[in-house]
Amino acid sequence: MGLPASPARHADLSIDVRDLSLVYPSSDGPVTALAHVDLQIRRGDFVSFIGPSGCGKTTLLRAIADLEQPTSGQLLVNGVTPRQARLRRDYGFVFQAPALYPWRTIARNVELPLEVFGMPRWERQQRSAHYLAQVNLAGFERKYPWQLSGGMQQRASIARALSFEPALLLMDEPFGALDEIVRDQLNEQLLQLWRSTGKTVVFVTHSISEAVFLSSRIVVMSPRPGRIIDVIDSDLPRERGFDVRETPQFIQLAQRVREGLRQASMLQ
Ligand SMILES: Nc1ncnc2c1ncn2[C@@H]1O[C@H](COP(=O)(O)OP(=O)(O)OP(=O)(O)O)[C@@H](O)[C@H]1O
Repeated sequence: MGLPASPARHADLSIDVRDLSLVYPSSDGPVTALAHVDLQIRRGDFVSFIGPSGCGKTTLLRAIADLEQPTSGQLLVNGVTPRQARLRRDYGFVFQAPALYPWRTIARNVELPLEVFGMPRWERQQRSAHYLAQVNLAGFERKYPWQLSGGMQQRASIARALSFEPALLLMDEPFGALDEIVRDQLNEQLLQLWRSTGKTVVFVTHSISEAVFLSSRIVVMSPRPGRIIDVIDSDLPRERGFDVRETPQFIQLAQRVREGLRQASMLQ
């Protein structure tokens, strides 16, 4: 794949990864977590990374977030380096665990990044109320994290990532530790949020049905060394409910992902 043909096309890209490799030093010798990865993510896409444990999903997400440094290759986030994008606060990051401060109320946890940016108190409070309402946590502002369920805590951490209004949301298995019913609810809410805000979302998951239900593109990865083996564009309508899981298109997409994962496991 060549470089983008025109500046207009380049401007449509949220993330542009070219021939990216990342090698971790370790006591047992170097570990190639990513090898020659190429990936272009358009603005407004919902992209999932799926693959067996150790295929480099988290490493790729962390490289995009400037939390890991590539060994070689090129990586642009909104047209600038990951470091510049981080300094510009171009993205919010949601980790697997909610990582809320237990001594702060939910509202004050959401306000934390805004405090760091020096935003006035009234505006912080307005923002946290708005984004807590968006994740259906209105009325819980004064509670402490330990007074909320795991799913509610994770929703609060999504509100925190949204509070400074990034165009890009990076999510590392955010619902992995939750039971299936809560996970289904959060999937529906996240999809609604994506549709209403037009944000670009990059989402790491182990679940085929979660990846197919949520995504406009699914990136299937394979380990040793970590690389992309399939990129699947979804033809499901943006407006979708859980009944979509019974449709032939959904089942076909899930089969293609499953086939990719089967190949990935044979390559191990
Ligand atoms: N800090 C590190 N130092 C050395 N090796 C690492 C480090 N972090 C990750 N690795 C290795 O890099 C490879 C990719 O790891 P990564 O966590 O990105 O995979 P993953 O696909 O996200 O896995 P999982 O699904 O289990 O979370 C693995 O072989 C892992 O052991």
